[in-house]
Amino acid sequence: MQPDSQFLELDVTNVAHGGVFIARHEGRVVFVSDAIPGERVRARVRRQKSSFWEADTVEVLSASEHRRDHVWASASVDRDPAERAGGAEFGHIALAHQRSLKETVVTEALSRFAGIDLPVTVSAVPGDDAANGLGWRTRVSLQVDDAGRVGPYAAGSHTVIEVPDLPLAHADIAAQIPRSGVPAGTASIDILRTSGGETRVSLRAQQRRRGRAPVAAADAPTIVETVGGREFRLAENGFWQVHHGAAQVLTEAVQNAVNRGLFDPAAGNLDLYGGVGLLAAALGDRFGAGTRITSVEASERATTHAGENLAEWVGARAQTGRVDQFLDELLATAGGAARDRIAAGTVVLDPPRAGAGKRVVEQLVELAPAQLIYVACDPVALARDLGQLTAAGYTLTGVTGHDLFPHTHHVEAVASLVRTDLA
Ligand SMILES: C[S@@+](CC[C@H](N)C(=O)[O-])C[C@H]1O[C@@H](n2cnc3c(N)ncnc32)[C@H](O)[C@@H]1O
Repeated sequence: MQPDSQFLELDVTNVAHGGVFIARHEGRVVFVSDAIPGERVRARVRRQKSSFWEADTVEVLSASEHRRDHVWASASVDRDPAERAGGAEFGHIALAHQRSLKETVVTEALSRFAGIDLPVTVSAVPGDDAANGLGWRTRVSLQVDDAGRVGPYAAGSHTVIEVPDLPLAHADIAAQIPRSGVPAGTASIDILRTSGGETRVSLRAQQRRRGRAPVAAADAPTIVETVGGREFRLAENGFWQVHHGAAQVLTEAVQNAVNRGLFDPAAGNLDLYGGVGLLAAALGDRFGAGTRITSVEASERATTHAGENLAEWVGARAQTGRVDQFLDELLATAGGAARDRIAAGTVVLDPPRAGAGKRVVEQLVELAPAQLIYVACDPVALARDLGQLTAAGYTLTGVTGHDLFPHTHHVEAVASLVRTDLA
C-alpha cells in the first residue's frame, strides 16, 4: 500500500504545535493539515511513521462553525495538497478562533514541558482585527526553482508554487514579485518594506535555512525602521520583526513584563540575543537615560548598529558574541562586585526559534539575576527552558501571548520570571 494512495475519514480532536491538528485512526495519532478541531474530514495520508501518521485534508465532511474561505486562494483546501502554498496554515479559520487555538498550544506546552498550569491569553496586534489579519508582513522570502518559477514553497515540500498575490504581506511587497527574467543562479528573493514605505528586493544565490536569521553581510545596505518615533538602523538583510506592529507590541510587552520594584537601573542588566538593540531601548525608554544595559548579539554588523541605536543611553553598550560564550566569560572573570551587579539585574532574552537551551539556562541560573524576561517565538522551546528555570530557583510570574503572525500557526510569548527568594 502506497501511503499517498490512502484516504482516511478522521474526527479532528485538537490542535498540535506546528500548524497541524490531531485525529486518531485505529488508535494511531494522525497529524492532519487544513482541519479544525470538531470537524470530520477526509484526508490523504502523506507520511507513515512508526508512532504517528501525517495526512492532508482533501474534503471537509462536517465543517466547524469557525471555518472560513481561505484568505489565500493559493493555499485553499480545494487545491491538491501538493499545490497548496505554504505559510498560511490557519488561513481557513476565523481570526479570533486562530488566537484561541494558539492559546491552547501555549497553555498545553507549558503544562506538558514545564509542568506549569497557567492559562495564557493571546492578544491581537492593534488594527489586525479590522484588517482581518492581512497585509502585516513586511518581509517575505520567495524561492526560485530550476525552471525560474518564483513563489513560496508548498506546505510540507520544496515545490515552488507560483502565486498571483501575497495577502498576508503589505500590498507593496506583492507588487515586487518578479514575474519573469530572474537571473540564472538565483535561489531565493527577499522582499521587504520598511516602516517608512521604502521597498527593497534582494536576490540570493543560496537558500537560507528555514527558521534561521539571515547573516548580515558587512556590505549590505543600511535601512531605517521606526518604532514609536525612535529610529533603528540595521542591515537590509539583518533581523527585524516581520509584522509591521510587532516591534511596538514587543517593546510594550517587555516594559510591562518587568517587575518595577525589582528593576535596578544601576545593576548589570542584559539584553541577550539583542539584534540591533530594540529591547535594550525598550528598557532604556522605560527606566531612563542612566540605565545600564549590555546588549549581546552574535552578528557583528547588528552589534555595530545596536551601538548607534543605543547611543543616547550613557549606560548602554553593545557587545558582539555568542550568548553562551559571553556568559561563560562572565562566570569566569566577574569578581564579587560585578557578580553582585548581575544578581541585582534584569535579563531580557529573545533567542531564535530553538530557544536559549540547557547550557544558557544553566549559566543564567548560576549568575542568578533578580528577574528574567523571556521573549519566545516557539512555545515548546520556551516551555522546556521555563521548566528548567522554575526547577532551579525561578518563579514564573506571568506569560502574555501575542498574535504577531495571523493566519499562520506561529505565536509569540513573553514570560516574566523572578528569582524565587525575591518573589
Ligand atoms: C529573535 S532575534 C531577536 C533580536 C532582537 N531582540 C529584536 O527583537 O529585534 C534573535 C537574535 O539572536 C541572534 N543570535 C542567534 N543565536 C545567537 C547566539 N548564540 N548568541 C548571540 N546571538 C544570537 C540573531 O542574530 C538574532 O539577531
